[in-house]
Amino acid sequence: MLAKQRAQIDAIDQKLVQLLEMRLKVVEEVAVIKKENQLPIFDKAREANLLAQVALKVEDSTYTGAIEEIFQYLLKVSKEQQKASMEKGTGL
Ligand SMILES: O=C(O)C(=O)C[C@]1(C(=O)O)C=C[C@@H](O)C=C1
Repeated sequence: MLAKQRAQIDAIDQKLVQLLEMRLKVVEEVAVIKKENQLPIFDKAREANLLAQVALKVEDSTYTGAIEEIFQYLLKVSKEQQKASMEKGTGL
């Protein structure tokens, strides 16, 4: 009954995982640069701009709120990841 849709979800999730891994790797590069230059992890202006750009990219406005929420959570996790990677201090 749900097999087709679940197969679609699994295929999408696989792509999402790849993209999230790619994003987290870049975010860790940012953490290294921020640490070297003693910059704060949180950049309020960048986040506001990123969220505004994301909202503009959503094609079906039904999903704008949900996608914004996901990106807000992504930014939260991103900052936690940067903090953890800075504390570990392994660099790249
Ligand atoms: O662009 C930055 O300065 C980042 O640190 C990356 C990132 C993000 O995940 O997109 C994370 C934290 C900042 O508050 C803003 C953006």
